[in-house]
Parts: sequence; C-alpha cells; structure tokens
Amino acid sequence: MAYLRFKALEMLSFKDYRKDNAVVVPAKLSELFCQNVFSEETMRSYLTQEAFKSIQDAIKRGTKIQRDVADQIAVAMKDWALSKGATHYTHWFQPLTGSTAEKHDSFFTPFETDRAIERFSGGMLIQQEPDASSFPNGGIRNTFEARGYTAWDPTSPAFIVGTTLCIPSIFISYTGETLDYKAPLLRALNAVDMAATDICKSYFDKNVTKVSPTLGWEQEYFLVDSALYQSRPDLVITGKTLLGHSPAKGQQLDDHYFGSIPTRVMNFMKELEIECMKLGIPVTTRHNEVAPNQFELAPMFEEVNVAVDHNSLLMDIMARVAHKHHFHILFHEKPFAGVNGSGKHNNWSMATDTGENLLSPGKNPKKNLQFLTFFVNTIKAVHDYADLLRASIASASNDHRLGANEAPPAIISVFIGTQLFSVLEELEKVTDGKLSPEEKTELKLNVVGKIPMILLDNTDRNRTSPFAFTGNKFEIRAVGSSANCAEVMTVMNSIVAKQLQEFKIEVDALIDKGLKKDEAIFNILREYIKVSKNIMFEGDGYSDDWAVEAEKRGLSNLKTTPEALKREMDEKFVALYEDLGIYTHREIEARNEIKLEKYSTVVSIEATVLGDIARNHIIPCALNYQNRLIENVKGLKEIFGEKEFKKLACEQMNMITEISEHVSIIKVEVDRLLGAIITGKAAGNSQEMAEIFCNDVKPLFEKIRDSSDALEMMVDDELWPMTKYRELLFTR
Ligand SMILES: NC(=O)CC[C@H](N)C(=O)O
Repeated sequence: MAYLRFKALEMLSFKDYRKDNAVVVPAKLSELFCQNVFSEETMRSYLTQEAFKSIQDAIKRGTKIQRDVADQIAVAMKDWALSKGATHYTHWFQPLTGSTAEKHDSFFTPFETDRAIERFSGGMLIQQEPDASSFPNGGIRNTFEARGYTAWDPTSPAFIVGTTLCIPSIFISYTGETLDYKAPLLRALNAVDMAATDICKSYFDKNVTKVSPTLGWEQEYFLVDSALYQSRPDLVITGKTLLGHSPAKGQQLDDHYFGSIPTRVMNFMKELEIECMKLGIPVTTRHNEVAPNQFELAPMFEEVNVAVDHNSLLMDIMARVAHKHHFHILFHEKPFAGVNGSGKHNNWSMATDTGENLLSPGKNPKKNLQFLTFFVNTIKAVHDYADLLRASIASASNDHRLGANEAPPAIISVFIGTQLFSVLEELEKVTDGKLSPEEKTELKLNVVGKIPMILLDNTDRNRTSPFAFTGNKFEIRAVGSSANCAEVMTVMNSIVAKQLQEFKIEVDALIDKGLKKDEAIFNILREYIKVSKNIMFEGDGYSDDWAVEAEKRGLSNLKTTPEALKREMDEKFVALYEDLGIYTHREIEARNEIKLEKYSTVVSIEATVLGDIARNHIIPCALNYQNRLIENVKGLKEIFGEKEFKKLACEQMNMITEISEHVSIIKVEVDRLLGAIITGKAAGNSQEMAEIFCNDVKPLFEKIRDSSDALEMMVDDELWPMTKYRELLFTR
C-alpha cells in the first residue's frame, strides 16, 4: 500500500500535465454558445411555423403538444442531431439516486432484410420505457410491477453529448407516482407561477401573465490528482477521507482563496468552459475557493428548471473533463477534515414575463411595495416551513459540513442585513385598519421609499446564515455541493406558492371589508413581520449564544439528518404537498424512506471502509514500525548493556508502548464499529436504523481516526501507506 502512495507521488513528478494538456480557447466563447443545444434558434430553422409555435407555447404556457406536431418535432430533432454526428438518443432523467440516468437507443432501424434507416418518431420523443426496476422507489414498486416510464419535458432543451441526443425527461412509475427530482419540481414551479402571477396581476401590474422562479447556483468542488486519489481507498469508495492528520499548513493563511489559478487546473477549467458553452450552460465565474485545492464555478442565473438540469449535466461533464486532465473531482461536502467543505449555494428569486425581478425594489412606490410583498412573504414561508427546508438539504455528507468553516449551522434563520431589518421594524408599527393620509405619505417616502437606497449600499454579508438576502435574491447557503438543486427548489417554490396563496386570500378579505388595496397589503405584511420576526437573525450563526437564543425563540435545531427527516413527515408538511398537488402521501413516505435508507447505507459503507483500512493498513503498518523500534531497543541493549541502554532507549520504549495503546484502541473500536453496523442493519424500520447509524455507529469513527492520525505522526513516513493530507491538498 505504501508502495502505491509513493508510486502515485512519483508519477506526478514525472508527468507534466500542465504542458501536455494545454487547452486553446477560441477568441470568442460566445460563438460556441448552444452549439450542441436544440435551442430556440435551431428550432426556428428546423421546424415548421406550426411546430415552432406549438413547442414555444408548451415552454412558455405549459400547453400540450399534439401527437402529429410531436412527430414533426422528432424528425427535426433527429435531422439536427444527425447533422451533428449523433447516432443514438436517450431520455435523460434524474432518478432519486442523485446522479443522472440515460439509456441510449439507436436511431438506426433495420427494415426488410438488408436495409436500414435512421428513425425517430413523436412517440419515441414523448415517452420511453426503460426497464428501471433498480432505481430507488421507496417501496412504491415491487419487482413484478417494476415498469417505469420517462416522459419528455419540453421546457428544458434537448442537447447532444458525444454522439447521443439527450432529451430532458421526467421519470414516473407505471402507476403514476413520480420517481425522480424533476416531476415534483415542475409542479412546484407551476404552483408558484400561478400564485405569484395572480398577485402581480391583481395588485401591481395587469400585464404580467407568467412568473418564473430563477436559480443561480454556485458549485464548489475539490480537485485531487488521479494517481493520488487512486491510492486512497476511502476517497475511491466514499468520496471523502476517513483518516488523515492535518497538514502543518491548511487554509490558515487564506492564500489560496481567489489566488492565481494553478496552470493545470486552469487547463481543466478552460476545457470545461468550452464544453459548458456548447451545451448552453452560461458559466461566467471561476475561482480558487478557500480550502487548498478547492475551486468554484458559477453561471448566470436561469429559469429554475433549466438551471437544475444544467447543474446536473455540469456535474457529469466536470467529472469527465477532470479525468482528461488526470484529476478526480470531489463533490463531497466535506472530503477533508479541518478545512472548508463545499456548498452549492442556491440563489433564488422570481421574475415576471414583463422582465422584472420580484425581489428587486423599483423606482416608484408601487414597485417597492411589490418588492416588499414578495420579500416578506418569502420570509414568512421560510418561517412556517423552516424544518421542511432543513430536511431538503439533509444528507449524511452535508451533516459533516454544516456548522463550521463558512457553512451555515443546522438552525434555519434568515439574514436580511441590519438596515432592511429596521425597515421591517418600521412596518411593524403600521396602524391597524385604515391608514391616515399622513401615514401613507410617510410610508411611501421614508419607509418603503428608502429601500432602493438601502440596497444600493447593502454591503452586509453573513457567511454563517443558511438563508441570506443579498440585494435582489435570497441565497440558500445550506445546500451541499453534491446535492441535486431540484430538491431544495421543490421545497422553496412549494412553500412560497402556499404562502402567496394565503396572502392573496387575506388581502382580498380586507379589501372586501372596505380597505384600499395598499392598506390591506400593509396590514397583512405587518402581521407577517410580527409572526416571522423570530426567524430573522443578523449575528454569528456559529456562536453558542445563538443556539441558546434560537431555542428560546422556538426555532428548531435539527443537527442530524435522521432528526431532520423525522420532521419531514409532519402533518403540516404532508398537507402542504397534498394541497398543492406536488406529492401524494405515498410519494412523500417513499421519498422519506429512500433518504433514510440512503443515510444508513452511506454511513454503513463509510464504517466498513474505515474498519478495513484500520485493520488492513494502519495496524499492520504501526506494528511494522513498532518492530523496528523493538529491534533498535534490542540492539542498544546488546551494545550498551543492561544498565546504560535503559536511559538511551527510553524514548523508543515509550513509543513502543504508545503504539501498542493506539493499536489496541483501534482494534477495540473497530470491533465495536462492526458490531454496531450489525445492530443498525437489524433495526425494525428505516428511521430507527438511521438513528442507530447516526448515534451509535458514527461516534466511533472519531476515536479510530484520532488514534490513526496520532500513529501517522509517529510512524516513519516511508512506511505510512495512506497518501497524506499535504500531498492530496497541495499537489496541483
Ligand atoms: N467563501 C464561501 O462562500 C465559502 C462557502 C463554504 N465553502 C460552504 O461550505 O458553503
């Protein structure tokens, strides 16, 4: 094993990947944009006017595409794909495994005995029936009724990867239950569109006919040299290091953050950006992140559904391009202890089809009131459904990240900056019922009217907040780097949709009672601010004081995934989903079950790998070194005799004892660990199982690691089998 470590290090110094993999970027990246996408422009040239209109209506208004038109679209798509060298097509979907799925079918169709053509019809475009019995389904399907089907989602454009035409799709069981991330997301987006459009139209701008939530994600990741990666079984199997002493230098000097990008990484980034451009992923930002060998990439914001697809596609492409540059990409939220983890901050807002951002204040009082309406309703939604939001970002890997190193804690709070907070405090004082003309003027000029100025000067940032307002959008910072954005976006858009529906009903009721529209809105917003105030927090989310204060305020602190997932089945949350038609009761249960099972499985795999490494690599290596020390002590005794050797060999003998102690701790704790895994697996249900893995299995990791890391500091470097943190983190 130590051999593998040194071989990997040697390979590194011999190869000059920096030069070998140099990437030439075309003068204008923009010319590559959407080259491999069945984009609006491509559709215009390939489709008849009728088909073009039909697909545009489906994208913009959700109308159905008739079967004969679908046939025309399929032929056009195929012709375009063939012109780009494609030979196969696939429905590209996002099952609950967390990665994307594809099953390629050839356009090639034989007929008669010796002839063949390329064929693709409307039926094949609209629906595919992969034998998908092995995807997670939470008990929805039995193997004997395992059929599931994928259905084309025309709101996300088709694209070509390699020689395959990929058709973004949703994935549903034969009995109609959703089995993927996208189908519920589309429902949530539709719900928020209806609710927000209704409010815009009725109170602010009758020209609005559609509201589209928008998402701009920021993808953080680590790059590790492929050879070094292969030398660490924990990285290969679990995506994270389970052992490893901190290097003398980590991120203390903050010298990596925004520093000049290493050449080899730059080559990777350039090639990645070229691929992104061709696939229509509008990436614009790249930089070194805080931890050594950690980086980030971010695109322009897009409509949520497309942004979600683009993120999933990107993660796939990143892994492939990294491979070409002899890197392995790590999306795990906490691959290395002691330095920053990786998040995928989701910047969320809502945009109207008249071109306005609803979370951006405008030039006149009406626009500012519109901003306040959506702003306060969002805060109220987060307040009422904080636990659901927490559950949506819960995973075994994100548990390692939350609560330290610039990642938010598990307590959900909202950060809006001190100045906006004081505006809300002013609004809390608005008179109950009708407002006097003076109060209206005061509100217009000095309270609401002040908002644009405040935001111009809004420099507040809080890296410890899970949900932060950043001037014209909310940044959901709690999302982990390996997550599919769809899950948190489904929750976010569902809770806001529900909140906006309630708001409309309450405002209309006051209008019916004789209040003017603005008065009614101010009255309801005042009440919302009062009830949601306890979730607003401007201070340090890491401080112990905040945990105490949050408890006093009645906020949840669901520290672990099993705790968070337990809350997900709360009646209130189930009702929300059922009312909005996002999930049925059975679907919610199934998804909860899948997540709990995944949690236990991940921890169980980590535990087993840790046990293996400890027994097969660490203990033998420690004993090997201990034997050397014993030989040394014996030699000293032989040369110097009984009396003198004790003084000379004193430290070696202490080390021999210390090694034995650590070896013994490792052995005992690994045995306990293996026992705890067996107990966990025998649990009666998924919730119980996840709790055992969380409370009884996971705590043992630390003890084993502590002893192993201590041994790493004692044992001769030449014998140590595991590639060290300093090698993994500082090799570029
Ligand atoms: N500077 C940053 O924004 C760091 C964020 C941090 N990596 C996270 O886990 O979210």
